[in-house]
Amino acid sequence: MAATSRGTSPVPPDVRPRLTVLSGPSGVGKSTVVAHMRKVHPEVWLSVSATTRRPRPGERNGVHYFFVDDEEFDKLIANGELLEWAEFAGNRYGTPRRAVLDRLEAGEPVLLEIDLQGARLVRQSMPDAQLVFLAPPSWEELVRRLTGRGTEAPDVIERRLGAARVELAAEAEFDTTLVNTSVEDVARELLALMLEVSGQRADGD
Ligand SMILES: Nc1nc2c(ncn2[C@@H]2O[C@H](COP(=O)(O)OP(=O)(O)O)[C@@H](O)[C@H]2O)c(=O)[nH]1
Ligand SMILES: Nc1ncnc2c1ncn2[C@@H]1O[C@H](COP(=O)(O)OP(=O)(O)O)[C@@H](O)[C@H]1O
Repeated sequence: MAATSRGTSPVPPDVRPRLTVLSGPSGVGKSTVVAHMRKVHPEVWLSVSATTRRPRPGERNGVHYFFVDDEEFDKLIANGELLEWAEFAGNRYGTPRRAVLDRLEAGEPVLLEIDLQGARLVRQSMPDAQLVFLAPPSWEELVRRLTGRGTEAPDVIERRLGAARVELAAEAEFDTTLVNTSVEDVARELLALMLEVSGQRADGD
């Protein structure tokens, strides 16, 4: 008998969707790819991290990050509310656990955009997770992007470039590498990877 679907998940019940983690050096274009994904595929659920970093112009609380102070971040850790967290360039960042698990349990693909330390922690706690490394076309282009963004002071850029060198060396730990030459291409490939591990199929853009 043909089944009529009414509010049922598009994922077959025997396929548990896997979490996808996008990581890569600062300035490679992770936020840009995620922003593009948000615009072109608003149906894709993106985890919103908590951070102690100050908002940049245009960043909205609850959309790009949950901006919290040190005390609030301490509480999130103490209450076990973070799936993982890490300190990056002098600020703390963490993934709210409940929202991610709820989405996965509901059968939806989930994307985390987090740093290398966070990606390693997710791999430990959720070995099923798919780790995607976003690589720059070249080191020179990475320096250009990080400097050109104009959101950080020179000493912060130096710190981030130092971290980027270490992060680039970790590419082999990831399941897949996407080279960020074109934001549109990366977003499309990323979505296809996400749907693949969720038992869904990408039907083009
Ligand atoms: N471990 C971890 N890293 C995060 C989280 N949210 C963001 N990050 C990472 O923190 C780093 C700094 O992020 P941000 O200050 O927004 O700068 P940008 O990504 O370089 O523009 C990036 O590598 C992000 O991927 C999180 O919840 N956990
Ligand atoms: N494919 C691309 N080609 C050219 N510039 C890019 C590309 N992707 C991102 N950028 C630029 O590089 C800079 C850093 O990107 P951003 O998304 O902030 O990086 P990240 O989140 O990885 O630190 C931004 O100025 C952004 O506009």
